[in-house]
Amino acid sequence: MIEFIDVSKTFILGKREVHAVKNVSLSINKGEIFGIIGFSGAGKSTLLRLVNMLERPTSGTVFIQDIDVSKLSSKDLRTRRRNIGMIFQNFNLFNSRTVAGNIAYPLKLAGVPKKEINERVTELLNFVGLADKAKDFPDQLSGGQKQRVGIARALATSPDILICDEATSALDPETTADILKLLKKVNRDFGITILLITHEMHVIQSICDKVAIMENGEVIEAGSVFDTFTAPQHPTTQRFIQSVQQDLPSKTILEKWRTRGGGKLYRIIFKGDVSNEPILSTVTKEHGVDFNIVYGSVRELQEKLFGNLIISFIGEQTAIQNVLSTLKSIVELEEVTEHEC
Ligand SMILES: Nc1ncnc2c1ncn2[C@@H]1O[C@H](COP(=O)(O)OP(=O)(O)OP(=O)(O)O)[C@@H](O)[C@H]1O
Repeated sequence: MIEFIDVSKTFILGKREVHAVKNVSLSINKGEIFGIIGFSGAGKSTLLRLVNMLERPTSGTVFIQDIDVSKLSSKDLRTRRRNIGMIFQNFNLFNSRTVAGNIAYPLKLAGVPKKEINERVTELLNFVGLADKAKDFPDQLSGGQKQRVGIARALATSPDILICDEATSALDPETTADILKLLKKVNRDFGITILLITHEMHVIQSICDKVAIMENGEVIEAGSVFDTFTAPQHPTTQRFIQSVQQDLPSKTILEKWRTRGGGKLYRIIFKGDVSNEPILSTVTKEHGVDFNIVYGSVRELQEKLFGNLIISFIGEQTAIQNVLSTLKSIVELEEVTEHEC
């Protein structure tokens, strides 16, 4: 659907070169919700501007639905852009137009007959849950309602791709959750491919299928949200993941457990179906070992379970070693090292 092949974008500022995007290769498949995350200045917005064709790459190629967009004429670019809806952090609504007027605007630009526009606007107002707000002006709406109008307007021309530029960053957590649910519905009901940029990992965790992490213009890690969350490779990815899942208790608690038990602590990671089974109790019982769960969580990611438990084992050393080697053959297990505390 969208493919970046070795794409770079360099801006020239006087004598200085700014390498906003560096050698990015990424494939975004039809129907996916793909998130791009990175700190400020990482190159996310530039990458989006390459997709909606507001920037051309300095080198490399951007394909959208198998078309090399750098080769399009200005007229073709305008037509292709209608196929891409966009929503923004600050909503970008026309304050002088009503809610219905905002949603109708792209259809008017496209020369759609008035009757069809009215039907489509009514349909979209119902879809985003704002049927009673058609005649209101944006100033009379809450942030969440404004973003619903933004979504309805972006969907007006029935695009195949929806780009979300920090679409929930200005909203409170509850409204963010509602808007993310609505985006998921847009994706599911209409099969629209969603490309979103954010600096918040919980947004990625909530709705994305795939994620790319950007730093200094480069994609430093990319893959399924499940794989990235359960086995982050790059230190920056690990920092983002830690912002949403605290997988270790405080140092004070860990130290207490260490000294109390006089022993070692282990982290066990369960992935997928394995989390449904009583592995821990079965294996420890078999070897006459007891255990304490010091800390832990089991969460759902992309309809799969992911468990992360910190355990201390109590029993004979040889029995504990047997438990550890049996568990290692079934789940991921590692010692929680001193420096983590
Ligand atoms: N038009 C431009 N001219 C010059 N430099 C630019 C331009 N657009 C972006 N940059 C620079 O490119 C780099 C990447 O910027 P970009 O806006 O893509 O990052 P970002 O990850 O979206 O950041 P933020 O989250 O703060 O919006 C930055 O150093 C920025 O200053």
